[in-house]
Amino acid sequence: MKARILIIDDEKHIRFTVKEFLLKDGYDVSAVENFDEALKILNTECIDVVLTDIVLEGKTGIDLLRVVNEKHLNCPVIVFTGYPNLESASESVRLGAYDYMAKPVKKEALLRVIGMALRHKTLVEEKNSSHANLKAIFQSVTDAIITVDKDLKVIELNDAAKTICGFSREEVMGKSIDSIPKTCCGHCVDAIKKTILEKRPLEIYRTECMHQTRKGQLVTLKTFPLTDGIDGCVIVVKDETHIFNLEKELEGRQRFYNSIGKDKEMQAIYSLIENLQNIDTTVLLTGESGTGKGLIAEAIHNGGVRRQGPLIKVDCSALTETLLESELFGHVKGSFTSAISDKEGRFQKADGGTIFLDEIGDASLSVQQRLLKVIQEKEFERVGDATPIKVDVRVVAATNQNLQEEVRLKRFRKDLYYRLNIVEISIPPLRDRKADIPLLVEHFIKMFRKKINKDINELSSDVYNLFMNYEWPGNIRELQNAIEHSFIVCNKTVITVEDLPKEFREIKTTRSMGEKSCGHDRILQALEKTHWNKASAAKLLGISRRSVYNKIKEYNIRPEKSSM
Ligand SMILES: Nc1ncnc2c1ncn2[C@@H]1O[C@H](COP(=O)(O)OP(=O)(O)OP(=O)(O)O)[C@@H](O)[C@H]1O
Repeated sequence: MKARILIIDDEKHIRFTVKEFLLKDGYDVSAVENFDEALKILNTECIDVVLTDIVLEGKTGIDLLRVVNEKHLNCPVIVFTGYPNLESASESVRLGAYDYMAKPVKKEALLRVIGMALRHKTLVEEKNSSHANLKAIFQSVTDAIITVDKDLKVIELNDAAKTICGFSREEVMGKSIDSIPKTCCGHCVDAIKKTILEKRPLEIYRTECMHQTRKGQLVTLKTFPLTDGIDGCVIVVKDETHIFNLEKELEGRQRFYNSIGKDKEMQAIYSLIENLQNIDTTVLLTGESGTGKGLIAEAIHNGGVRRQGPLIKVDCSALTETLLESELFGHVKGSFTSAISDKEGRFQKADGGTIFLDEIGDASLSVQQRLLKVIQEKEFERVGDATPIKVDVRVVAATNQNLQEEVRLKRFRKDLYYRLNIVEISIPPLRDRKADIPLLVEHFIKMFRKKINKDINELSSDVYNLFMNYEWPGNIRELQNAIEHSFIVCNKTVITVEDLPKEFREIKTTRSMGEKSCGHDRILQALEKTHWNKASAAKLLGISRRSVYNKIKEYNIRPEKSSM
């Protein structure tokens, strides 16, 4: 595109001559005779260079220069005059004229100056655009960036400084960073001073700001000395609070409500329970006896929207069919021999809350039918009464039986199984999460220290080894019982093997626990019996598939060694 030149001169022949040779040189030229016409063009068009005479009708070229400045037009102004003098020359220079030329202006000289003015204009545009880019980057960075000079005076800061450090541009620009009232521990100011003094970069990893309004804010500070042009320092403050919290979360929660454990599978269970927080769905808890299904049921209730309502537990294995029906749904007086008065059932008691049906696999088919009705229709009848009672209850059921197998054997209703199994939470046995043993031990030691009031602090390393090698068929309940037993027996501060229940002591004196419970021979036997099908061997041994793989590796068992 051709460069646009505006000529302002009241002498017609100069306008004509200059315009002609500029047109010939390839410029796009407008030539006007006074200030007002020039202003009109500057207001409406993009002009690249202005050539103006000083003396204009009623105004001057200097006035035009002022307008260009006021409007922040990036357009170099070349002033020429037939009456050159010091006053107009110095005023032109002061106002930023690109050049000041005396008439008569030589063609070559003018073309050279215009060429230089255009290059200057391009450079200014490039500088402005990279400055705008840098400013946009500076402001968009989410780390606080603050620049100070060697006297600690703030010379630049971005918007993130307000979020992280709490002070705005207006409050601190031009002030010494040391004089700003402190709302934090001031580690950053110390780092800046040190950087300026020692002229070397510094990094402070994750320090707590102790900020009055940003509790727990953790930041990483990086400083760089400024030595090129301005002496001083730039500091970058990165808020790592969120990352730190996420890292901590990833490391795993060691406790979820009353359930202790940081195992990966337990973490997944905790997350699932959190996802169920606002969903009123039925949950089926599966897992061996003693794995903590009761605690998980409590966590589901306490972590959900019904936490203000009651949590009612019913052990379906503890009562006969009639008693269980009456316990769950209530009865009216005389409905069976021992029904001497009306009784409110557990479902009614659980209204607005959660009912936990433990050992659901032991409920009779008749109870199962009633359960299906209350889950589906949210109403039930008391034993001996046909009046339906409405209830709003969330059902959490648990079993250590294989319900699918029970369904296959027609001992458990398929429809009820699917109704209960909308969300299944399978709790791993303790042998598959042995890394949780130290945490659980610590928890139970604390618990029994309080309950039994003995100053016992730890387990001996022998006991630890034993616990880590044991297969824990009774899971966490067995571990809890073993520690409780030891607390009663132990009269020292450390529990040793002699304090453990008899079963453990016997194992210790014969072979190592691992060998006894699932040793080389047993694993090999199971593998041979199942033709090396690891899943079937695991089932046979009552351990997980992962444990079978671990044992094969541990005992270096190979198919060729066996009689396959
Ligand atoms: N993760 C755990 N953290 C702390 N204590 C636990 C944990 N899991 C289980 N326990 C404790 O172990 C005992 C047995 O737990 P719980 O009754 O919840 O197991 P369960 O799987 O429901 O057993 P069952 O199937 O025999 O009813 C309880 O005393 C419980 O407090």
